[in-house]
Amino acid sequence: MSDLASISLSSPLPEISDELGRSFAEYGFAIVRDHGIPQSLIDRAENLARDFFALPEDTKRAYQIAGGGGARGYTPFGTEIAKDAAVHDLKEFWHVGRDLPQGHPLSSFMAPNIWPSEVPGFREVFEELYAEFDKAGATILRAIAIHLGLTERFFDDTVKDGNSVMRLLHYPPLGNDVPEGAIRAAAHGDINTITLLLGAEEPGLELLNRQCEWVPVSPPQGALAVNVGDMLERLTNNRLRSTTHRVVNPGGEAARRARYSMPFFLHFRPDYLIEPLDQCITPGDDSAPTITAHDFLLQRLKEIGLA
Ligand SMILES: O=C(O)CCC(=O)C(=O)O
Ligand SMILES: [Fe+2]
Repeated sequence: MSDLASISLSSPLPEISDELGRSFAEYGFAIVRDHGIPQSLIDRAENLARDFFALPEDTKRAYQIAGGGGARGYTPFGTEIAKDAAVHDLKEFWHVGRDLPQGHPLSSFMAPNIWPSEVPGFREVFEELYAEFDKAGATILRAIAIHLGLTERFFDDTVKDGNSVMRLLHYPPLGNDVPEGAIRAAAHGDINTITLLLGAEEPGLELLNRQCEWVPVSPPQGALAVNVGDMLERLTNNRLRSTTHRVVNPGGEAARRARYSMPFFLHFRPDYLIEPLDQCITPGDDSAPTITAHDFLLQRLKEIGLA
């Protein structure tokens, strides 16, 4: 059991900020309802993800970018391995990133998107969903800023043109050939600032609480599970926690179902210097050294086999 906050994002932000902050300090997670992303768009996106992953393996692999670290396009089943895990995750995924205008000073950090020509409407729908995630994320960050005693708009510039990534995940039905110890997504912390996750109604997502117990995260239909990533944890000098989480293999009937989920990994801009906030430091604290968001990301991607 947990008392994860369940928050309506249509409430005035000063009214929800401390409840959100409390949940992030205790669990690193909160449920966010009324986030403004239209349910019809979510439904269309999920259907397109299903259409894409149903394509033949060879067709999908044509969208794997060699040497691209999986930052855009397709990453096949059996590629990603969580830090310190012994076996690969049971998932395949597609990444959509930010498309910056030509000549933008941050373009060198962000490869252009690619799109599967076999799935009509894919590009339009996922561009729209990316923009909606961006908007909802900015609102959640405003609530976090209020909670931390910063100006409400503190995070606006820190994430403007950041290399946020939307991941379309497919965990296939579990066959009889699951390698010993393999689960859908092994225990990990997210690298980025905050993550907004759609599709976690299908069971399996669990967080590790302070008592080292695995607790299910079960958002109601259409709600977001939102969690703090390592970058925000570092910026807040561990006041907000980047909590270890995983996706376990369901039993019974659910084992024969695929799981589709869509996390949006909201990132700082690559040149943002992550320096622990004064508001989160008490004299005598040993806080982490400063590092740019880009260098921090590279360090972590190497650890999970993606860079
Ligand atoms: O599929 C999920 O529910 C969570 C996925 C996740 O934690 C991740 O991709 O980082
Ligand atoms: Fe995650």
